[in-house]
Amino acid sequence: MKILFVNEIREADAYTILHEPIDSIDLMERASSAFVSWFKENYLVGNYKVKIFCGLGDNGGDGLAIARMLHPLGYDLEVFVVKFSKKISENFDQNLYRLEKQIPVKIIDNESFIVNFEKKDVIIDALLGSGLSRSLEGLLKSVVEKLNESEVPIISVDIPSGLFANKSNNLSDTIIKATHTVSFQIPKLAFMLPQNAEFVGDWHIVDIGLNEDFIEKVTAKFFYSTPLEVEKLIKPRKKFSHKGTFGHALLVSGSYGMMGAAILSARACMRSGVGKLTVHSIPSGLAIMQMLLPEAMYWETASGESDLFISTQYNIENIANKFQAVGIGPGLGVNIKIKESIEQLCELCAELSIPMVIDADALNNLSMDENRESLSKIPKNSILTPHPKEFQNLLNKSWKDDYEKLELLTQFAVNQGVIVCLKGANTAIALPDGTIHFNSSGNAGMAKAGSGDVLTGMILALLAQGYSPKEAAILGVYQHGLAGDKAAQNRGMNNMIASDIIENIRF
Ligand SMILES: NC(=O)C1=CN([C@@H]2O[C@H](COP(=O)(O)OP(=O)(O)OC[C@H]3O[C@@H](n4cnc5c(N)ncnc54)[C@H](O)[C@@H]3O)[C@@H](O)[C@H]2O)[C@@H](O)CC1
Ligand SMILES: [K+]
Repeated sequence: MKILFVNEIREADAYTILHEPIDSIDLMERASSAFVSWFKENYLVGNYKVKIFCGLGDNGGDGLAIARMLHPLGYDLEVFVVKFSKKISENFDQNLYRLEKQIPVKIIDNESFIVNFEKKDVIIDALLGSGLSRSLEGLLKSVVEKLNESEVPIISVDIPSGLFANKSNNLSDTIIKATHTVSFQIPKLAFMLPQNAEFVGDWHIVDIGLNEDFIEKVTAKFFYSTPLEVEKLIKPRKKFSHKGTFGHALLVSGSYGMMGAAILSARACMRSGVGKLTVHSIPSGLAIMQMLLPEAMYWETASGESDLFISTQYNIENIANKFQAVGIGPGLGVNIKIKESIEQLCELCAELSIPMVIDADALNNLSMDENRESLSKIPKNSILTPHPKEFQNLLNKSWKDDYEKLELLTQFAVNQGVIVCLKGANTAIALPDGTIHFNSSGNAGMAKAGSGDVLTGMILALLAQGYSPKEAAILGVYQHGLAGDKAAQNRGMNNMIASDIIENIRF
């Protein structure tokens, strides 16, 4: 699903009005009715008193139309119009006329207004939508502050009032803190970013029938991977297949005291459809791996290297025609000799065109040099799976906000020619073509040690089965999140551990 910028959404709106054709006021009617469908399912009539706060533009117009539609359903309603300017939109004006025939509207035109909130209240925020042009001040700011202090649920229409849809707010800005945001057809970039989580709350998309041909033609930079889109990527297992059909994966992982990372990664790999898996790790890890995961084969690093992961055993003979994909990183440790092993494997994979997924300590090792020259060893189209701190390490710099983070992410993926899955809520998958795909699954219960190792194993399995790096990244990240969601359902977010994610992998 495409994430469009405000000007593109406006164009989609205008195109729909012209080509469907439909009057602007009727499109607003459709949007408001879509909101009402969501609202009446989630806030049942009789249980709530609804207070609707409307601005003077089309977002306010939506609020008035919503009030008119909720009234005959039996909702206990109060409608407030905040007169923060002399300018009103035509659609607002018409909807005010239509509503006032049914119920009276209260005007708020100065900052000394008082609204008393009760436990049963729910607020609908229709003050400002995508038309926001500057930070809130004066009357609007004071209304939003009072709504945020009310301690009752706030449902924002299209976007929380005061939040920019596709650029950063100032830290000091006053913005509605919504419980839910019900947005029209196209998700906004702001919803994807951690810095806006406290304003957006849970967000939902409702369809308002904007012209699909127009949306299809827009060249988007940002995408939101919906379950339906991602599930289409799954390749069915053919009847006459054998383990060779599904590839042989090599996982380079683990060190003394960190064999758990290798086990989690290996088990997740085997649970994600791979034909065969070889784990390459330290001699003292052999017994552990063979006992805990008998399905995997083990390739020891040369003995005498003590407990550090150091391998100088990579050559064409033992890699070419043997492995269809290589995963490297979880639990390796950081050390100049480990770095050299990683570089050697990277160079060999680049030469043999073997797809790679590179994670955790492999990334830390490759970030070791002051000038980051090891990064040039990473084969093109490799998948890198850093968490934010590891990504800062790769860049050797930080970012001032999430928008700058996205810019740096795109630049890195394009310049290095790699795929970067920047982990977090709505993991951002940056492709070498300059696009970013946000993931739609997952939960905060996954923010625990071992979750990342599981992801590496899953992506490795997909690469070995012949999924393209783009497919493996998008599908792997999604299925990882989905398994995490199922684990959270079964065990609870606080209580689930990375092994529970593995137990819930199913696709
Ligand atoms: N584009 C679409 O697809 C549709 C949009 N609709 C609604 O229309 C909204 C956009 O409406 P508008 O473009 O009228 O914009 P808004 O209703 O968001 O804002 C109204 C006007 O307020 C002024 N304003 C902006 N920031 C301000 C500030 N900080 N202080 C004071 N005044 C400020 C601007 O002049 C702006 O045009 C959407 O969010 C959505 O709710 C829906 O009705 C139907 C479909
Ligand atoms: K709003």
